[in-house]
Amino acid sequence: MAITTSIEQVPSRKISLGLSLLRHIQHDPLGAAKQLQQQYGDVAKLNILFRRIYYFFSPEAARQILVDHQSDFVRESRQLKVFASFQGKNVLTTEGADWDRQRRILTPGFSPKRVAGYMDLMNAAIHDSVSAELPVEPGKTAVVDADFLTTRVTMDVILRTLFSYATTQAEAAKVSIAIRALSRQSMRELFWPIIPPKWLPYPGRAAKLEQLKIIHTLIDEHIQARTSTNTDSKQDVLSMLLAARDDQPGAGNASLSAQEIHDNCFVLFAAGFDTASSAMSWWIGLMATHPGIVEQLRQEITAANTTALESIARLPLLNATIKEAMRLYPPSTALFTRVAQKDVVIGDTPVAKNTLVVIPIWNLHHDARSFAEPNVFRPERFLPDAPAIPRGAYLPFGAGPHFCLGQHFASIEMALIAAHLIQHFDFALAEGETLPEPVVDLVLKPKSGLRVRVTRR
Ligand code: HEM
Repeated sequence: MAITTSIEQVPSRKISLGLSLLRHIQHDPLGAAKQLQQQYGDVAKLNILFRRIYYFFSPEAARQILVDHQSDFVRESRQLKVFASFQGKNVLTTEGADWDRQRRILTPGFSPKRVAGYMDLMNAAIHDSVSAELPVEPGKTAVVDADFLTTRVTMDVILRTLFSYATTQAEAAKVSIAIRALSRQSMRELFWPIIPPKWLPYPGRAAKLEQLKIIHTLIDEHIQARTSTNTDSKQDVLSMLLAARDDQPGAGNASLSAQEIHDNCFVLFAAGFDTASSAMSWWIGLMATHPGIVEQLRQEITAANTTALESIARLPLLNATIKEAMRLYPPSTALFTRVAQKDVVIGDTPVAKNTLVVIPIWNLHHDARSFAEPNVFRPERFLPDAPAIPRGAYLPFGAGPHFCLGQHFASIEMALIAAHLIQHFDFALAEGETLPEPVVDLVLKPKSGLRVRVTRR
């Protein structure tokens, strides 16, 4: 049953269990959030299965929750437990002192300076995977699914930067299928009434164990190969993880444990490739439908007259197109929640302890109060001399202490992919295609696939 009926007929606080609403949120989070905003304005107060859930739709509120009141909110423990049952205890699945320590040790490894050191690995992966998937002879055309292409490229990038390892098409496909199947299973488990113990037979368990084995084996093999030799001269993320130390006074220069290194490799896979793949698929779709911008990008690259990756990755219009693509199609839209640790007031709304608050990134990014003509692709919004964007209105990488650890990594990676594609290919949507509707499949995906005609220049 559609949510419209249930929430229009009965004020939200009187909904008995809110099960139809829960189902709507589970199956169509974007549609549900849109409807809640239309109906309730800036704050929607819901009661689902006796749980208080507040949606905050204004940028000021998002900012207050994530930044100003950061110590009054934590990530939901149930969500962390479900993710931990897949990934172990890493920077994404822990809270408190454990998270603090891991985040502190990992952060320097993802600084802009350190990420610049991964650029050559990224670039090699981009060249190899694009050449393997797209025509290499000038004038030749291929019709490809954008998601298939970007999955291959971003999987290559993450494997190359993590382990200095050049994967094959078959392996990239196997690993990405496993990660996505695990992501979907974790989404399902989030909505189950209990977190099933390991021994209990439950729907999807056998497939989950099989897919987990694929990822664990891959990670173990690379860590073992690296640690079995005494010399590690690599410039990759694994090298960084093995060398990272806690330099906080009193921490004794401690490293991550072997298990933590494994579990953090897992999250870098899980958080790192599908998000960037989603962003680049939508970017390709937007380039295919905005040939004038493609021309401007080519002029920008030509005018820069450089092959230095660091300069290319910083080109303003190139970056603006990627930022605007992530505004229109934010990859991480679902599950952006926090739980109040104590009674707190957000704006003028009292939020009682234990309330689950939702920050609906999609709605924030499409709010006409922050972005004029919010559904129109306008990269100039993100050029250096554009008017400032309201704080809290643009959150593709989150904000506050949990903001995306891989933000610089992803930004550089996406700029290099975009520059490579723009320089070597012309894009158009495949015949009869329009830009598809987005759908949340953990990250934001094109609902009906996005087929593009790509011609080598
Ligand atoms: C376009 C690409 C990406 C997007 C849109 C994205 C988005 C996000 C968002 C919104 C969060 C915050 C979640 C929250 O506050 O609850 C996050 C966290 C995180 N991201 Fe990303 N991400 C991207 C790429 C990456 C990459 C490439 C990596 C690693 C190589 C990465 C690693 C992480 C990790 C480890 C966290 C957890 C941080 C913490 O809780 O301390 N992400 N990401």
